[in-house]
Amino acid sequence: MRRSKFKNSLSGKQRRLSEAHEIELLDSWIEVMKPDSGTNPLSIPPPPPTAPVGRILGGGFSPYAGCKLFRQLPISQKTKDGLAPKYTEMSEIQRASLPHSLCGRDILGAAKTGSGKTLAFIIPVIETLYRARWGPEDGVGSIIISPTKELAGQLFEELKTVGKHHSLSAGLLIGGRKDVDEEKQRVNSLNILVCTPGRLLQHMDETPNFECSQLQVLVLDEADRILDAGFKMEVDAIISQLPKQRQTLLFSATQTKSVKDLARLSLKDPEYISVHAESVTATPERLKQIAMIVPLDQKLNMLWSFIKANLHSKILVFLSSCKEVKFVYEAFKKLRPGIPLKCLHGRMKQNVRMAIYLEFCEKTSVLFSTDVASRGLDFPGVDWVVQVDCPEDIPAYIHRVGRTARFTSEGKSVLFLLPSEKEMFTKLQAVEPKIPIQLKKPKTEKLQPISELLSSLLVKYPDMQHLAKRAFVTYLKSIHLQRDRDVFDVSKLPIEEFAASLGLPMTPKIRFISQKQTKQKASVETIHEQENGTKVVNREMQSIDRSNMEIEDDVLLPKETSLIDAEGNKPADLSTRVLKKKKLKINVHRPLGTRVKYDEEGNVIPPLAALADMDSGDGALHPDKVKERYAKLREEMKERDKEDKILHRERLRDRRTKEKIKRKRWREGEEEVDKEDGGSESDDTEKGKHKRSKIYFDSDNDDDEKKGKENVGVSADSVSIAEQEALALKLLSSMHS
Ligand SMILES: Nc1ncnc2c1ncn2[C@@H]1O[C@H](COP(=O)(O)OP(=O)(O)OP(=O)(O)O)[C@@H](O)[C@H]1O
Repeated sequence: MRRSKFKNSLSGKQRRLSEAHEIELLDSWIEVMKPDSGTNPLSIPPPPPTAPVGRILGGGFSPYAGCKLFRQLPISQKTKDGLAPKYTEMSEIQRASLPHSLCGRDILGAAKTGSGKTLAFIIPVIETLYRARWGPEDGVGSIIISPTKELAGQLFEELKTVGKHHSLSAGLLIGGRKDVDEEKQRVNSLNILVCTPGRLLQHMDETPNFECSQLQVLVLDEADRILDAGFKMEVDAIISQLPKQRQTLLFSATQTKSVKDLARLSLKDPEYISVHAESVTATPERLKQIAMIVPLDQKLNMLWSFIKANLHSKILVFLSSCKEVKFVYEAFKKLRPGIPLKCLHGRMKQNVRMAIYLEFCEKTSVLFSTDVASRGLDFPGVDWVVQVDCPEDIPAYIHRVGRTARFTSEGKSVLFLLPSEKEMFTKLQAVEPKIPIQLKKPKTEKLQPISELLSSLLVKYPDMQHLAKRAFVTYLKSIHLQRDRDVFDVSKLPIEEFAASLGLPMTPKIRFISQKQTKQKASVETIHEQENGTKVVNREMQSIDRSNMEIEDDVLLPKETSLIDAEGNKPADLSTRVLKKKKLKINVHRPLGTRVKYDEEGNVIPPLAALADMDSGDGALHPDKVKERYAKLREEMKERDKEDKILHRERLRDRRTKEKIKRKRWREGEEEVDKEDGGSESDDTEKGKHKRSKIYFDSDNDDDEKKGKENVGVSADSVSIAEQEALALKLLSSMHS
């Protein structure tokens, strides 16, 4: 079976990309021939006569530093055959890194987007295992980790192409695939794993006998992303299960130089190869980049007009959240711009994601996407990258625009910036090496407004209204959560206009914005109160109420209005009210059994209120009082602990004594039965009855002494039985009567 699948993969050389998304694990076997007879895989050919021997961009020496063509490299004929005819001449990063990586050195490779970093790690992976004569029985020899499933799929395809003449096996392990159990059975015999961190860890945790103790090469593509906080837990867990003796290759267009990151990977004398460090620009040279200031409420109009003006271009549009992607895709699809539309985001099913990725590779269309498509993906022939929402930082910008102008092709990108995000433009211009981006004025006369069309869509399709609301909220939330406060400030956004631009009849409620504004203004108010007096405070308070009422009407603030009387008398201090809300919040989560205390007015007193330093006026906790309180609590706990222990010991002793007596009585009962064994059958039954009753009643006579106990016990039992029988008879007769 494996053979036939393998034959399929051979013919897969001519297979179209669209078929490739049906990557089944069995298809993933790269198994072609045994190594050529007469070829010693361990021998490295001598360097070509033209190649100067010496040092290249990294620190180490390599005799192959001057090679320009793949065929000049000391690699197997099988790999050369896999590379030809598509790849003949090496790119800069390949020329600079391959001589080192083929010598087994650790590499930290940095080169612009689309410059051919994939081959720079795929070739050494294949060659290392080939030279070591790696076979199925040797297990996992190399792991290539990618941050996204699509990128892992793409790397896997490239690996299949270059390694198709080798007898190595490889598997694609990504989340969202249903055949985990099948994977578990096969993963141990795979030589190369291309995977996402989550799925790899899943196998490490769940697959019996899965081990990577023989690992030779570890590759992190988009290394800075994989090493950042988002994957920290998974990556640390993975690394802890890998042998330290291995080659590690890290590649990215925005490489990490963080010592901390590198220490996590235990790199050994890594070669830092940054081929474009001396370059004038940080982005591809054939990429034209512009930025435009577009108000939030005009973004969709601008995007629509842009698409309408570029109906023959392949366009990749970046938005910040899945919900936005969904809404814009659904709305634009209904408005029919005259070009096929697609969408890609992390909430889609894996097979759909892969199909869309492959379709966009093939067809001229518009793809609306989140940052899931921002790194590594090699869509051929993208004409435009449109960043409707501002990227979170400069590396994110570089990777997004890098989806166009790949390798030797050209491309254009446009970035929409809100007036409040202009700082991002300054930052982009300030980086070294430069990002040649120009600020251009949008041609407003060509703008096609679609807000009204969207409004009628929302009326016609009620589901769309929900989508629009979610898009609205998630966009604002994404801005609210951004780390770079110089660029992103949710309070500067024209929220009502934005809601209207999505076609929403009313501005949805946004709790987190209201709370943020309350907090900000509350602090302003306190300052004014101290510096300027009561009247200023009142005016400020009224303005808070109005501004927040405009945003939403159900959160906290309407209550504030009622606190300001008609004459404008000073209301209760806002900070006190905020504190009251906090108090309530604390009590909601209090542990069961905690006593709630109230003050004279019926307000809940927080548990630590008694410890507050009232003299200072700020309600801060008094450290000495807190210490004292905790010391007292500890003492109390110790006391209770002692009492509990004594009680527990007593109970245990009681139970043991009872059990002992029970056992003893049981033994005695048995002995009696043995003695009386010679009697008639009827007697026996009677005695048996007696014995059972005895055991039952005896348990109450715990304090009886040895001999006397026996007699007393028997007589007591006899009386009890007689009494019981009398009682039963009485009961029966009363029932009959
Ligand atoms: N030596 C080469 N000759 C011709 N084409 C090449 C060569 N190396 C790579 N390519 C092509 O260049 C394109 C970009 O390569 P690749 O995806 O490896 O870039 P990258 O540097 O990894 O980009 P990114 O930083 O976006 O991940 C691919 O289509 C690949 O086939």
